[in-house]
Amino acid sequence: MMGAGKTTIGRSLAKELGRGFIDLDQALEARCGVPVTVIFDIEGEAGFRKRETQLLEELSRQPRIVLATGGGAVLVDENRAYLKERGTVVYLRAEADELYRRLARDRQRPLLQTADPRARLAELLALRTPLYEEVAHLAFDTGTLPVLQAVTRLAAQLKAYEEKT
Ligand SMILES: Nc1ncnc2c1ncn2[C@@H]1O[C@H](COP(=O)(O)OP(=O)(O)OP(=O)(O)O)[C@@H](O)[C@H]1O
Ligand SMILES: O=C(O)C1=C[C@@H](O)[C@@H](O)[C@H](O)C1
Ligand SMILES: [Mg+2]
Repeated sequence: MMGAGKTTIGRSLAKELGRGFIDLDQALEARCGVPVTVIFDIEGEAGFRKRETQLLEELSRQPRIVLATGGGAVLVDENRAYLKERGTVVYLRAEADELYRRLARDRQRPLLQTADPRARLAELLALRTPLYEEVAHLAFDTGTLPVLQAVTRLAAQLKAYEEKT
């Protein structure tokens, strides 16, 4: 979900694991030459989702990377299939109030540019939770831990999971 820490934890996790890091939103911005907010303004959410799926299909083929998706990538069936088949998917869990605290001053999330972003976050989280749970191989609570501790713990859980499978 937006604000769960995919970009922040993902980048640090990649370092810890000695893997490359790709952030899908940032890769899309680099490819299009404009921020995500501008893609939403010009093409709407539907246009953004099409571009997101095309790039996810391409980038999820890369071996030995940590890939941070955008929070809404799970909405598209095709995306969930790419993620589930091509990698180990981690669902970074956080409560709606915590997500709001992290994002309250952020203007980079077009879906939260509403009169009541707190309610919008809670609504999106409720709609998406079943999809996050469906696609994930592992769920990880980000609630109280500082980022570096979260990364150490998550790296250990991933290692245990990958050894088991
Ligand atoms: N575990 C954490 N504890 C506290 N703050 C965090 C944590 N993870 C991320 N943050 C903060 O929350 C904000 C959003 O984090 P981040 O950009 O990594 O979220 P994201 O999951 O990538 O969101 P999006 O789906 O919109 O790309 C940042 O300011 C980041 O520093
Ligand atoms: O949760 C979402 O739908 C989004 C999250 C961001 O990562 C961006 O991909 C975009 O702002 C949409
Ligand atoms: Mg991100």
